[in-house]
Amino acid sequence: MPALVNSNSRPDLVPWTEHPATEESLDWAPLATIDLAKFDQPGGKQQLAYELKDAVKLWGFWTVINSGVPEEMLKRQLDIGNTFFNLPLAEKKKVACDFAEGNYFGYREPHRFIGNSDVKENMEMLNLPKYTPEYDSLPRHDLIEEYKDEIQPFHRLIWDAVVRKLFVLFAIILELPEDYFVERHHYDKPSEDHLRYMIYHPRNAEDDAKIGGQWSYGHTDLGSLTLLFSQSVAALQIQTPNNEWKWVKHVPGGITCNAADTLSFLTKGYLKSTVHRVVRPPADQANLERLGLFYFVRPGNDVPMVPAPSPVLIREGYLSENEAAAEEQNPDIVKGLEYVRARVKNVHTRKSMRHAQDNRDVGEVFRVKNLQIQDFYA
Ligand SMILES: O=C(O)CCC(=O)C(=O)O
Ligand SMILES: [Fe+2]
Repeated sequence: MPALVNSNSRPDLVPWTEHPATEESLDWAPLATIDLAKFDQPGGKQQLAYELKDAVKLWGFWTVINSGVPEEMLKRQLDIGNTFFNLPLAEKKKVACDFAEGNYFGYREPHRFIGNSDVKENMEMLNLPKYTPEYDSLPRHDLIEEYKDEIQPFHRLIWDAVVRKLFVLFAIILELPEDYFVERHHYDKPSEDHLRYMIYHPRNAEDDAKIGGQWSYGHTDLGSLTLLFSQSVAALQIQTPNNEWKWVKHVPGGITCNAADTLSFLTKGYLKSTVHRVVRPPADQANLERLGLFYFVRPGNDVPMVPAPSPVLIREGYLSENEAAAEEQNPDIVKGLEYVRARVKNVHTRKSMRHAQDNRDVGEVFRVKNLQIQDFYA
């Protein structure tokens, strides 16, 4: 549907309509619910940290409710995302991810084949950097500029209302100063954080069968924290502590959150970066467009990937006192930007998208200096 021009001379939005939730009863993951309305109440942070502890240690995924992000703002963001994906391809490609540099800002076109099949990726995305002076001069699409007055405050609000609070809770859990993780991920400091609009286009059953119904292979997220504004089309699955796949259930108005790799590095694996994947939705949703809105938190560009000196990590045997000091001294320590760029480059400069049925790379370990990680699961 073409976008119309209104009196402000910016295009009208192509409204996004939320689909009904699936009627199927799937094997849902029992995720903890973190009610952020309690955060500023007396004793609230401590209570929430207590409730979050097992979730981040064992499951790596949880759901935030009462985030303080107004519903109307959220709806507008989905409309902006929908409008963007309706633009002609040439327009979308005007600001594209520069994967040769490991740079994830911009538009990613779904042009790769999956494994050695003749089936193409079905997902497009647009990643928008923070609205801070370091990123002022980066190119942005006309549509994004035209709706800057709505995107900019939303971008910032997610960090202030949700990201900051979760980092405080992690610090309380690990008995660190409350600003320990906040400082290392601050909105006002340079980092590869981005707001993402992402759409999966339905695929016919025959093509999906060729790739085992797997829309994205098992992976852990490479940054520190991922926020996914809960969406009604079921497709996301996580690997449970018993290595079973379970579906993530839609929580209207909620945010599905997960800890990711760099946060796991900073805590020696205490905060769990859980493997997850995206699969063909259940039959009653298999023909629907699946539009998602995310915020990906990356570590600050200059943050060294060394474990936090947490008494909990030492007490529970994740870290020895000597080890913490030794890593600080290591001249080869990777910093946030270097790590993130190397990971993005490794994943996205491959000719075809990796896939479980194309077994070659499963279990492959990716290394950057002192860090190593498995970045592809079946
Ligand atoms: O689409 C989803 O639900 C999850 C996507 C995802 O895992 C990712 O982009 O890293
Ligand atoms: Fe992911």
